[in-house]
Amino acid sequence: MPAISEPVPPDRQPEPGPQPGPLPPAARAEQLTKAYGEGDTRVVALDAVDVEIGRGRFTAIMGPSGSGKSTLMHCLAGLDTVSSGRIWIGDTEITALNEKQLTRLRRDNVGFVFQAFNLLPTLTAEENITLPGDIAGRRTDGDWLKRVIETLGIGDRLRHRPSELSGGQQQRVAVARALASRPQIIFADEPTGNLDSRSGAEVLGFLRGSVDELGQTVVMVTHDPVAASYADTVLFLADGRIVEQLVAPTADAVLERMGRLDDRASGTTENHRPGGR
Ligand SMILES: Nc1ncnc2c1ncn2[C@@H]1O[C@H](COP(=O)(O)OP(=O)(O)OP(=O)(O)O)[C@@H](O)[C@H]1O
Repeated sequence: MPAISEPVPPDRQPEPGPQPGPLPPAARAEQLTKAYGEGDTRVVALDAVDVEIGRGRFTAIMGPSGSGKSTLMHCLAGLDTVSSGRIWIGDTEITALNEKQLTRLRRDNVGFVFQAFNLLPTLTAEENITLPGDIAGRRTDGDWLKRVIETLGIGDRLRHRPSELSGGQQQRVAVARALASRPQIIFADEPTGNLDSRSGAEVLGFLRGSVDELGQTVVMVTHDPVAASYADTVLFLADGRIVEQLVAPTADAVLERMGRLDDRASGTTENHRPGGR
């Protein structure tokens, strides 16, 4: 099995040819609308969003509180239903799948690191990390797993149960679990939210490395401009719409954009007023 320093797998490389085109997106949404509630309590969390998530790229999603970041991530990951619109992961339209097909697709192709992602309390850290692969009947790539565990600094915690780990250590186990199966796409919701800045930088550096060295695709929701600066592209959401994209972001550029969006969000907008649209 290949280790992290080995070549990018052929299925993640552009087709050979004189002028290879861009890779097909790892995920995309067309006219994605998600509303919660009805009548006077209806809230439009996502408003006809069109988006493409670049394959083999690190994409950050930012925006003011309530702008729809988590909803967008949950819909793209097939964890939440949509009100209208279509979503694809790779070539598969997930909005056309039944629940069983969707569960299988998520299991085999998607990695998750969510802020409140629970580890199973009766299993050790190592068992938690390898559980998704065990359930799917996949053999875990030992070299890769070792590298993941070393980089995340949890090698001496593998036999501990979650209750014996700090919040930051639990978060690192969750990151290792998402990376263990080397899925088509990883969705991370504030993956460094519970980590001190040094551990956070290590995790972000590792996510960055998995994109650069393995062609992994990572989508991350974050409130932190420094975390977003590890990404290739930052998508900015406001009022349930993507209002801006920043390529090769610096923390300062992200901070400046966020300042503008926070100013804009400080007034109530039509889309988010209960009963609006
Ligand atoms: N289950 C739900 N029921 C009703 N409204 C919801 C639900 N989930 C989200 N919303 C609403 O949808 C909108 C978008 O929420 P979402 O959590 O996606 O925003 P966010 O940008 O991730 O916010 P934050 O940064 O505060 O986590 C908000 O107005 C929120 O109140």
